[in-house]
Amino acid sequence: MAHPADVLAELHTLRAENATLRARLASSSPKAATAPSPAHPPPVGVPFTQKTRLSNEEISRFSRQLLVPEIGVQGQLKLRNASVLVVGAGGLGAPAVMYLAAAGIGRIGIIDYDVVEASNLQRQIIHDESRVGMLKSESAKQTVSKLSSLCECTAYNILIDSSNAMDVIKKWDYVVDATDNVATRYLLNDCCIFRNKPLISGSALRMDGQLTVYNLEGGPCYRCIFPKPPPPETVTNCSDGGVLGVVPGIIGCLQALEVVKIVTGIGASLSQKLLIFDATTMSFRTIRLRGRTPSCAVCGPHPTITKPIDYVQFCGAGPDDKAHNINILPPESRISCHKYAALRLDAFPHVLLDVRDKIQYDICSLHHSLNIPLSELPKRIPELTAAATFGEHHEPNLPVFVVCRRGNDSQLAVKMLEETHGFTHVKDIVGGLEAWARGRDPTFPIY
Ligand SMILES: Nc1ncnc2c1ncn2[C@@H]1O[C@H](COP(=O)(O)OP(=O)(O)OP(=O)(O)O)[C@@H](O)[C@H]1O
Ligand SMILES: [Zn+2]
Repeated sequence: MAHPADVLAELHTLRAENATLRARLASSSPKAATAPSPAHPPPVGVPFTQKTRLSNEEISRFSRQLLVPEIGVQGQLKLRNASVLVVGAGGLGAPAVMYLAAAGIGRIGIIDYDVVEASNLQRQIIHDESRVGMLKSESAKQTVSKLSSLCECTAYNILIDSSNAMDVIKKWDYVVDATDNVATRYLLNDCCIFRNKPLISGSALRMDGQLTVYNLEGGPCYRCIFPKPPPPETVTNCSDGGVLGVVPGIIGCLQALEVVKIVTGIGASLSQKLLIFDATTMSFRTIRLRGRTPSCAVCGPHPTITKPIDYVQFCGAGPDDKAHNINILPPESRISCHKYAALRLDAFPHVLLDVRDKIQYDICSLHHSLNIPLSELPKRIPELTAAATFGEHHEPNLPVFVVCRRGNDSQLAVKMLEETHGFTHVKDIVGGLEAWARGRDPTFPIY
């Protein structure tokens, strides 16, 4: 560890260097912060708006960054002339967009099809309470406009898919994947290969985050690493698994940092490397990924996929599946929340089985319910049998009503109880506790 006096001395030296740099900046002619004149005229197709000098406003605004030796005037001009498309204005996209705009990226595109919800605000800090209900793309654009009038921001209120991705992506230099679903990850990957754009890809769940860069410096693409999508039922999203807000905040910031580094050519990128962040131990690890796979269907020498495909079919799930409801039971095995509420009012004898995980059950539950999570149900059947057996009977004789958060797991539970465990009087409550909160009891919380 350095002695405090050494640290102080070093601090003085750094301050002196800093002052010299500032003096140099201030004494240079106001328009002196220019790039050397290019040896050749700009190639055809480079937008006329490409800047070769910084304005006084830009010099003042980005002074702390201009003083960083790795950035300097040249780096700042590169940022100014770069365009970045951020897909998703959620947990990752929110900080990524804000830091990119703050850093001086000249043009930013923001894509999101969703609206701001109260449950987003714990991490999606580009939005605020006054924006609940507003389009996320529009809300994000408004925040960028307030943050920096120097940034030209385009909001796309679209669900990016095979029909529009190629057109949108071609207008941007870099693409940031800040989405939360596998179908969009494959879509962005493939289109970034077809359009030859680097893809800065992040993800976060619970206390963990990951970051990598695809299609850069000869590194692999997402399909090289994951040629096949995972089974949809093994994919957990934030609305089911939860996420600690700061975690996507950190990964989104790192995505912005990675863009800044790539644009300005600083250091080594995360191409062919995966950064893994574990907030519980506060550890960052970087592992090496395999290189380009020669047999890769999109980036290999003999691609079998040369244009966007049907990613929902390929992945078995789409980008907007959070509201997706299954319907696997006949009507007689289901009951509406209104009919069930009437039975409760009549004190009808029954068992209410809540099959959510304990962590969700602890948030809120209906009175007199029995909590057995769906995953534990097969081994905890005796508990349910005991609860449903009333009086002299030796077999369950009380009807069982099954509830969960949205009415999907409850259907699976009813099917399992009927088909595998011989229950005959069992029904699922349609739409689960969300339907209960919306239709029966507005005081019941929705999470
Ligand atoms: N194909 C797509 N097109 C446009 N926006 C997308 C697409 N796929 C995902 N998104 C957006 O990416 C964002 C991802 O954000 P995040 O992971 O924080 O999840 P969320 O959907 O906002 O939150 P929650 O899962 O808690 O409801 C969302 O705003 C979502 O609308
Ligand atoms: Zn590949």
